[in-house]
Parts: sequence; structure tokens; C-alpha cells
Amino acid sequence: MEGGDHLAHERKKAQFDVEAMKIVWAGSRHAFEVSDRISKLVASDPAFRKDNRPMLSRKELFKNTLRKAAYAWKRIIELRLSEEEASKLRFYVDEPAFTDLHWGMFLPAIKGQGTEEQQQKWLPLAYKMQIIGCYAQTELGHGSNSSKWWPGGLGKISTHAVVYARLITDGQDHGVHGFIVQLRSLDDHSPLPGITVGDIGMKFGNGAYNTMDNGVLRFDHVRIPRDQMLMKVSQVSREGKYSQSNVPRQLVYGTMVFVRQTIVADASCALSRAVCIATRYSAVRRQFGSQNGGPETQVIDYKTQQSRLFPLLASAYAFRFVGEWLKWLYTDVTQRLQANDFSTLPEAHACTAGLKSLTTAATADGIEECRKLCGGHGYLCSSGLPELFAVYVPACTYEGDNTVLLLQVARFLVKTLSQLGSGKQPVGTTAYMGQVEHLMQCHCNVQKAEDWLKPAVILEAFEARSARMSVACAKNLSKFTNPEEGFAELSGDLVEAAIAHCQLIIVSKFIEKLQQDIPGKGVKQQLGVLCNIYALFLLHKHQGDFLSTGCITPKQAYLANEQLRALYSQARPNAIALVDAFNYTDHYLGSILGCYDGNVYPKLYEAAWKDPLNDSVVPDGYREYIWPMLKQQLRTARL
Ligand SMILES: CCCCC/C=C\C/C=C\C/C=C\CCC(=O)SCCNC(=O)CCNC(=O)[C@H](O)C(C)(C)COP(=O)(O)OP(=O)(O)OC[C@H]1O[C@@H](n2cnc3c(N)ncnc32)[C@H](O)[C@@H]1OP(=O)(O)O
Ligand SMILES: Cc1cc2nc3c(=O)[nH]c(=O)nc-3n(C[C@H](O)[C@H](O)[C@H](O)COP(=O)(O)OP(=O)(O)OC[C@H]3O[C@@H](n4cnc5c(N)ncnc54)[C@H](O)[C@@H]3O)c2cc1C
Repeated sequence: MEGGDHLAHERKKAQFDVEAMKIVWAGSRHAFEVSDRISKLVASDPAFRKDNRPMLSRKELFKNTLRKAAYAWKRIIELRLSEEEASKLRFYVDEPAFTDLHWGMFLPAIKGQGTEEQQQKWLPLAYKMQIIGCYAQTELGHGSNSSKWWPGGLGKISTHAVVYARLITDGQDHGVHGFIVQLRSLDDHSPLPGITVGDIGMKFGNGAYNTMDNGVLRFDHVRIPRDQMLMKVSQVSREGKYSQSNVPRQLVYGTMVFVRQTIVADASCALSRAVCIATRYSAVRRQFGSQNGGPETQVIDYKTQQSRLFPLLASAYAFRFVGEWLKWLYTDVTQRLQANDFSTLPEAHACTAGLKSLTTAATADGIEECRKLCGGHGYLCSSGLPELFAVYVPACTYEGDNTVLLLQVARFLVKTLSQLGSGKQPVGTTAYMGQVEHLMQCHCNVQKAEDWLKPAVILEAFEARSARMSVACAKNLSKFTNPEEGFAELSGDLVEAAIAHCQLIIVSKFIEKLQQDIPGKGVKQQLGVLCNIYALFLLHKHQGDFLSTGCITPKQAYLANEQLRALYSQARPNAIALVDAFNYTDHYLGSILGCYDGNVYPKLYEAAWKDPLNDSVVPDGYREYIWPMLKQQLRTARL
């Protein structure tokens, strides 16, 4: 079958209003309209072509990224795009670039940690791109006195950086503070005196994150003007006197809270993109197994394919909704901070750190699973999956290594439990800890598989598991005379308790989403199916935790799995429509396997001939290396 919509029969099976689901996915009608318009604008402009990336050398690739970034900026100005539209445009250009750090970290660091005066001086320059900034925190080795190493945009492009370094006045060390430092001349881009700066070298994957100039930076007697220390949290007077505002020191790390929140939202984008490719291809791909001489089985009908694919589809939706909620939490904490209410900062830190860790790990693993779900073709660059994986996987490391972040969550949980004794009632995402006595001894009330569809049953099982794991850690910690030693010794268990807590947050936010008014025929029902798949898939995967803590019985674990199989059958007819609801253009997906019309095979065949290796029938190197070898073999054979 040439041309046409090869997935039309799948689209007809949908039991819900796809257009309404698109709006739920986008977050609002307005967000949908902006996203739809800007993604089409990018897709229709040949200047944003990206299919040739894996073929380019690092230098060509990098120059191409600079061209695209400059062109994107030109279009943003010409079209007078709003901040929201401009950020969507950069998103759909889909190429990591220095601009990510300029807009995503440099500007937020100044906004969050600079005084009013500092903001007035630096922000207009940065908004107009008259200076380009990066965020320089990580060091080559341990400590804050070796060389900066890794900051994106630093290597070749940034003119300025927010640099994190120790502040020492009168011989006294005041800890790490942020400073705005000019790195390069605004005339000829050469490094300023005393500054050594460059790119740190090729990274994982062809193309992929090599469009970014992650850099190294050293200072030799560089003087930073006093008023370039970011002084919202603490100040140094003209006389060299150090003082602190009446705010928590942790605000110095506020930019990370902001970025971790955006990384959670981004996880749903990356995972949904991989899932869209794997779902469409699974419906196109047929294999043996037909009966009575009918068409062969679509691989999406294999239960094994469904049990690998549908939890990822459900996770993409789950991460979308928890990302929405996290954005709300971040906005709320920001407003409170402005009113000098710092009470929710520890929770915001724990939630952003924990959810960043959980969603990036699941997304990186999920993209790789989607590659395998596409069989051999998933390994071709034209599937889009190898590059997506290579670009995405460092999210498990940047903005805090995922294990280190889970340990931050564990500290928060242990602290929350320890405060129960003093009568402090936990609120927000730890409110359930307030019923710890009930959760320690409650029994799951599931007798038949369908009982697992009750939100209250699911919630209680997840709360009990999380509470019991945290309490077990706290009890074990209390056996150590030195708490830090205990924390280090038990860190493996603490990480698992943190994971259980974060999974509970995601499940509970999905359930809360379903309590809202969601318009559109069948939309809420489909989301209900996905929510149950997400929760029961986690329960099945971590049944060791649920069983060993006595939250459920082996029979109940068995029933959960039975229910999960039934849910997969309910999701099956809607699978293609559920990925169509992401509203991704073929340009953004960048995948032949995931193209909207499902016309995969002719496109794969055609793409192969476009590979530079097929420019000539006889390859370069044949005469030099292969021909003499063949001749040699010929002579040996004759002897
Ligand atoms: C709109 C589009 C945006 C696009 C986004 C743009 C870019 C994103 C895309 C790609 C990303 C690209 C690049 C990534 C950039 C980076 O990676 S920047 C470097 C980030 N580095 C890290 O994340 C380091 C991880 N380590 C930590 O976070 C450590 O906690 C620390 C901050 C280095 C501090 O360590 P330490 O001094 O040992 O303190 P400790 O951990 O013990 O914490 C002390 C107390 O402070 C609390 N706390 C820690 N962090 C925060 C925080 N961020 N906010 C609030 N509070 C925090 C902690 O809980 C402790 O509290 P106690 O009550 O004392 O227990
Ligand atoms: C693509 C990319 C882009 C980046 N961009 C930037 C940027 O723009 N600006 C910037 O400042 N930085 C940037 N970084 C750096 C990034 O933030 C750090 O790599 C990250 O925070 C992890 O720190 P590390 O590399 O020192 O890892 P390490 O801390 O050395 O981790 C190594 C191992 O040790 C373990 N470990 C470390 N500490 C502990 C502990 N306390 N307990 C138990 N285990 C532990 C970790 O789990 C990990 O397995 C970037 C990194 C990457 C990969």
C-alpha cells in the first residue's frame, strides 16, 4: 500500500475525543494553540532541518547549531514572539544549544539571586542577547577551587557566566556564592586577561549533545567587581564587611529548584516522543501468528509488546501531570519566598530533586526500551531513537546525579519523621506521614482483581509502603551513635525509601488530576485506564517492597497483575489515538518509524539511498585497501 494513511484503521478504533485529549496534554487550549502553531512554523522552515546531524563532523555540527540559533533569534524578533512563543520555538528546533543555558539558567540565576539593582543592570542586556551567559557550578575535581568543567555554552560562546565560588573576606570562608563574571571580550570574543576557557571535547553519540559547547574555565588573578556578587541572599559592603539577609542560605541553590522542575516537564516530552515512535511502529509492523490465512499479527497485539509499551505510555501521561503540579508548587513557593515565607522551601527542594531523579531515570530507560520495541530498525539513526537517547541520558546526571538527589529526599523524609515526635504535623506531600500509626498496621482490602481499580485502595497501598520503608530506615538509623555514619551505611535503603515516596507523589497527582473536570467524550475514562496502568505496573515491578513490608499479600499481588492485563486490553484500541494526542509534527519526532501516516517501509528504503556512503557504487578506500586484498587472495588461491 503506497501513500495514504496506513494507520487510519487504528485511528478509527479510538473510543475518545482525540482533539479534547490534545488540550488536556498541552495543559490548556491556549497552550495547545501556541504549541501547535509554533511547531508547524518550525517544521515548515527548511532552515531548521535536522535529519543530517549524525553525518556532520563536530565543527560542522557546531557551526550549524550557531546558524540555527541566530536564525531562530531573527525569527523571534521578526515575528515579535512572546517569551512563551520564543521558548516553544527553541523547544521545537530541538537542538541543544548555548541558548538553553542562557535562558534556562543564567537569566533565572540573576532573577533569583540578584538584587533589584543587579537585575535592572543585567537582565535587559541578557534579554536582548547583548550578552550571552552560562551557569558555572561544577568542578573538574572535588572542591570549589580546581577548574570549572561541564558548563554548557561556556566552551565557545558565552560572554558571561554566573560562577559559583567560595567567598573569603578577612580570611574568613563564607561558603559558596554566585558571581557574574565577564569571560570574553564583547568586541572580538577573545578571553579576558587571566581567563582560560575552551570546550571539554566530544560526548556520547554522534550529533546528539555535541551541538553543545560544554566548557572548561580557569581563573588566574581575575578580579570580580564587588557589585557582581549576586547579593540578594548575602552582601559584602564597600568596606569588605559580610552580612546576610534574613533569608535561608539555601536560596543560593534556587536556580536548581527551578531547572529541576523544568526537567520533570521535559521528561514527559522526551518519553512521549519515544513512545509515539514505538507505538506507531508497533501498529505498522506485522509478524507471524495470523490464523486462517488472515493478515499477519501487528506486533502491538502481542501481550509482551503491550506489557513493555503501555506502562511507558502511561508514564508519559503521569509525568505530564506531575510536571504540571510541580510547576504549580514552584510558583507557589516563589510567591511565598517573596512574602518572606520560607516554610515550603524544603518540600519544594525534596519534590523537585526526587521527581527529577525518578522521571529522568524512567525516561532514559524508557527511550532505550522503545528502541528495542522497534526491533532492528530502532537501531537506525533514521528511527530517531539513538539520538534521542544520547541527548536525553545525561539528564540522569546533570542538575544533580540521580542518586545524590534521592539522598537529599531521604534526608527530608527522615527529618519529617523525627519531627512527628515533637507534634509537628506534616503537610503537603508528606501529610500521609501524619497517619503513620494507621499506615504501619493497615491491611489492603483487595479481594478480587477489580478492587485494584479503586483510587483509595491504590493510594493506601502506596502510602503504607512508603511510610513503612521510611520508618524502617529511621529505626535502623537510631541504632547508630553517629547519625552521619548511619546515613552512609544505610544509604542504599534510604534511596529505596525515597523512590517509594516519589512514586507515591506521581500516583497521587495522577489520581488528583482525574478528580478535576475533564471535558471531551471518553477522555477521562482513557486517563483513568492509564492512571491504573501506571500504578499497577509500579506495584507489579516493586512487588518485593509491597510484600516484604506486609502492605499486600501474594494473592493481592497476583490479582494486581491480572487487573493489569485487563487494562492493557482496554488501552489497545486507543493506543494510536493516545499518542496522536501529543500532537507532534513529523519534524519534531524526527523518525521514519514514527511518522504520522505510518508509511514506514518505502521511507526507510528511500532514506538508505540518501546515506553519503551510497553516493558512489564503489566506496572510497576500495582501490586502496580491498582490491589489493582480493588480488592477494586470488594469487594465494592459485598457488
Ligand atoms: C525554560 C526552559 C528551561 C530549560 C532548562 C535549561 C537547561 C536545562 C537543560 C539542560 C541542563 C543542562 C545543564 C545542567 C546544568 C547543571 O548541571 S548545573 C550544576 C548542578 N549541580 C548540582 O545539581 C549539584 C548537586 N548537588 C547538590 O544539589 C548539593 O545539594 C549542593 C547544592 C551542591 C549542596 O551540597 P552541600 O553543601 O553538601 O549541602 P547539602 O547537600 O548537605 O545541603 C544542605 C542543606 O541545603 C538543602 N538544600 C540543598 N540543595 C537545595 C536546593 N536546591 N534548594 C533548597 N535547599 C537545598 C539540603 O536539603 C540541606 O538542608 P538541611 O535542612 O540542612 O538538611
Ligand atoms: C551534559 C551535561 C551538561 C552539564 N551542564 C552543566 C552546566 O551547565 N553547569 C554546571 O555547573 N554543571 C553542568 N554539568 C555537570 C553536572 O551538574 C554534574 O556532572 C552533576 O551534578 C554530577 O556531578 P559529578 O559529575 O561531580 O558526579 P560525581 O559526584 O562525581 O558522581 C560520581 C558517582 O558518585 C556517586 N556519588 C557522588 N556523591 C555521592 C554521595 N554523596 N553519596 C553517594 N554517592 C555519591 C554518584 O551517584 C555517581 O555514581 C553537566 C553535566 C553533563 C553530563
